[in-house]
Amino acid sequence: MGTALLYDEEMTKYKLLWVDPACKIEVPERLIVSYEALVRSGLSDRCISIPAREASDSEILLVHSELYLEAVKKTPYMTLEDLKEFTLQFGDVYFHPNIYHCAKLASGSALQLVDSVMTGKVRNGIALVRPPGHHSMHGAANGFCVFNNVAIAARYAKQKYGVKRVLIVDWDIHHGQGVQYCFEDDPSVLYFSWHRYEHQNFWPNLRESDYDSVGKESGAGFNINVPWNNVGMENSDYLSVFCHVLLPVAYEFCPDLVLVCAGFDSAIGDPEGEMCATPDIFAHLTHLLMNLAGGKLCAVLEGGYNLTSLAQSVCQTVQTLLGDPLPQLANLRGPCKSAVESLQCARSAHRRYWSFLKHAADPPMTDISTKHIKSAMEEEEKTEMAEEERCTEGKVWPEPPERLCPPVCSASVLPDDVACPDGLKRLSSSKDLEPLLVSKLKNRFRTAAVDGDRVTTFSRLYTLIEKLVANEIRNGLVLVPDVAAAMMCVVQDLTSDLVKRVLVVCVGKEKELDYVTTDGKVLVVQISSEDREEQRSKYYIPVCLKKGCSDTSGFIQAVLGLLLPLGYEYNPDLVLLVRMPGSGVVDSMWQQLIGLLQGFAKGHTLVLMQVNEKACMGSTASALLGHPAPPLQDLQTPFPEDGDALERLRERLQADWKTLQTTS
Ligand SMILES: NCCCNCCCCCC(O)(O)C(F)(F)F
Ligand SMILES: [Zn+2]
Repeated sequence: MGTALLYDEEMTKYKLLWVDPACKIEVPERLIVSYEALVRSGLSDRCISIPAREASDSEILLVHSELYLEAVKKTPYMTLEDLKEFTLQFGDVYFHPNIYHCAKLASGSALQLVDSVMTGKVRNGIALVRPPGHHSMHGAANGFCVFNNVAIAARYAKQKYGVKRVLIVDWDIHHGQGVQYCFEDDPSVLYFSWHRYEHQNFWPNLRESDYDSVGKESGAGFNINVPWNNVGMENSDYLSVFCHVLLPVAYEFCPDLVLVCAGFDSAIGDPEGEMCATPDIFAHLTHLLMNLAGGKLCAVLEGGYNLTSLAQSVCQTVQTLLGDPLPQLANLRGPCKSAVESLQCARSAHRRYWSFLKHAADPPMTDISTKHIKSAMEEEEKTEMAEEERCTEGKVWPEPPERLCPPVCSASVLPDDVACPDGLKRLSSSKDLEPLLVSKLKNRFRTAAVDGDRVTTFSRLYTLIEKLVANEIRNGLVLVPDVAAAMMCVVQDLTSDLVKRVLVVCVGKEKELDYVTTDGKVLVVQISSEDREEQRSKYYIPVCLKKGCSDTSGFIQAVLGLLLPLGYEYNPDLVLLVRMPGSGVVDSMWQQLIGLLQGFAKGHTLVLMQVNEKACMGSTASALLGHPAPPLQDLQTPFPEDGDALERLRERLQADWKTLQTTS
């Protein structure tokens, strides 16, 4: 299934008609450069174009009052003076004779996107719209927003498709207070937002944007705010909040639909956000949400005012929605102190509502809750400072790297008598070894008579890894007689030649995994029921689940809170996923794991399985081909000792691995 793209140039046909410094950044070019970048890169042709439509009155009234709608309806007939007058009753927003029409198109586009996804016409999609929506409220326009596009889409999805749980992720750099107000007492809509806050000194300067606004009444726990109290947040900070706050809750919530308030003013170069995260981060943020809700994801444009980073960020998002390989994120160095404080506060505020956050630490000693608003004078001075002054350092950043699709997505190397799963390209495993390779084997194994099995295994692996490294294939599946031996073979013999860093994810317990590198060429993360408290080295990390890999709750927690951060920090060139026989891992969890691991090494994942486990080759192939993993149904409360052990492990490791840090 494809990716929907909604865009209508009519939404570029309104602009600011008078002088207002607060609104001058919201210009039609925002939409034009975004769409043109998609056209120029060839991405728009790969999407399924869905026409915009006007939202109807009844759809708008799902969120807004009749009084407000009737008032906005009058704006097309207003004189310039009337428009100015009308605008004065709202904050940081402007009206225009054509903005009502565009606002209906923006909301209608979001609804078209929901229809396309919910009817299975497409898997996911993005709507490039203006005016944006997440600040507008029941009876008021605000912050460039007229109708709350995403809030209307959430209500619409519930009403028309009986969607039970909607996750709204708001990565715009401003707090979508309009969305928060709409759903704060509603447990069927989980709203997550991070936003520049600076202890309430940043617009919209609301006390209720802080981390302690967790929702009300039956909605308690279903509103998550992560305030950024400093500017300059980087990729590491964003990923830490996803891994340690959003994703554990999102997986426990288990949504039927994911809506994204896709604002790109959280990217580097934006005059509003003043953050330093690069456009390719949105490739990963999108990817990390794509295995929720069976892949049903609708992104709706909100903010984004640096036309260069906006266009790049939109392209990065669309490329991931299309299933292209992810860019490798370089030198992630863990969250900054302020980010750790914020995520620790958010986690502790929510630990009573979410069992996946149950073991979160207490809030930091330094009370970062809202400081007294600085004197109005001080605040005035700050905003008085010319906009240009504050961002003259003229941030520069590298063009996001090309994300080329290898000619073959998934290859397999199987015993001749095993049928190849649909979609996988079988590599001939019986090709006789080139003489060169045989001699390599001989001196490598330093035994005269190299035993057949080992040679076969080695040659199969070597063939596949060569192609992965050459980007001729994206990922691969290998069935071998002895999976432990094959893993040793890769770890000991193949690593130095072909790849610099291999992340080995070992699922299930094995006999003699006694090979551990200390030079960092291999990082082994083993998830099993094996209780190995002793820590061999920074590069061998055993995660013990009391009930073993069949405990999906414990497993997903270990993946989100430990494996993902480690993987991002280690930044491997190859991921080796080893499924030990009898691991007991649940199929949907296995597919989720394969899906999430695609975020590393440009998707170069090599799955190693034992021949006698060939029954799960089908679901493995499906995940390797990029099909969304099935949702993890009815997750039990994780075992306390597992949750505790994971926290202890993280605390012990965070000295070596900064991205594991969740406490300041
Ligand atoms: N320096 C000028 C002050 C601007 N203050 C208002 C900012 C509004 C942000 C709107 C947005 O970006 O959140 C949306 F997504 F809605 F468009
Ligand atoms: Zn914004």
